[in-house]
Amino acid sequence: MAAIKSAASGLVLPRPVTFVTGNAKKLEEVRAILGHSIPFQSLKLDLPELQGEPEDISKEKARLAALQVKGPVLVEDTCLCFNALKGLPGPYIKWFLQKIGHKGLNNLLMAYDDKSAYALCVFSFAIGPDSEPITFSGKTLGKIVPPRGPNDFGWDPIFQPDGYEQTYAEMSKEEKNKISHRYKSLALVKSHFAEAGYTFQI
Ligand SMILES: Nc1ncnc2c1ncn2[C@H]1C[C@H](O)[C@@H](COP(=O)(O)OP(=O)(O)OP(=O)(O)O)O1
Ligand SMILES: [Mg+2]
Repeated sequence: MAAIKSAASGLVLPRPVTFVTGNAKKLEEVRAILGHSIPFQSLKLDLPELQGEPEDISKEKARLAALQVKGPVLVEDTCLCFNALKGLPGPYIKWFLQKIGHKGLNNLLMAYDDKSAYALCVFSFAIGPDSEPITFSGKTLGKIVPPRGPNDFGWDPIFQPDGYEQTYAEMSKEEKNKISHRYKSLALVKSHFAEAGYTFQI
């Protein structure tokens, strides 16, 4: 579906942006952070993921999503990077977490004094299947600690952001959503939408 140029400023998109993810918790955070700033709907789909650099993985997800949706899409890929391991597990954190859990992730760092890590979130937006996706990255620095707090979202219990005594899991959702890697990257998405002046035919 082709996007047309509006008389005002930006592109007119034929419908709301579809946020594609297989992860209900991610969707919950995106909803809480975006509010009504960008008209969007969601589609539950676990897209295949390329191996490689976080930005390329996220862009490729957006291309695949746009082909399926045939319209504007937003996707996100999250990495948890350990500095002692030169950024690994990074984009493979999902599989590491599934196989070795919080304890195993802590054990990976046992041989190192450096427990520092960063959470990286890369959103990609594509207007449609024929357009090049644009990426927006947000990073939150912190360290890996033995798990503390409720175990309801991924690696939240083992990530303690710098400047805080609490892990992501121990923080209230409101507080986490004010400082998280996802909040930072979505702030860039929001400013892109504001600058581009997209309007939606809804
Ligand atoms: N804010 C967060 N806090 C804790 N864990 C998280 C957070 N965001 C993502 N995770 C977890 C979920 C996954 O295990 C992993 C990220 O992998 P990723 O491929 O981005 O997500 P996913 O496969 O669950 O959803 P998607 O369908 O959007 O790819 O990190
Ligand atoms: Mg995934």
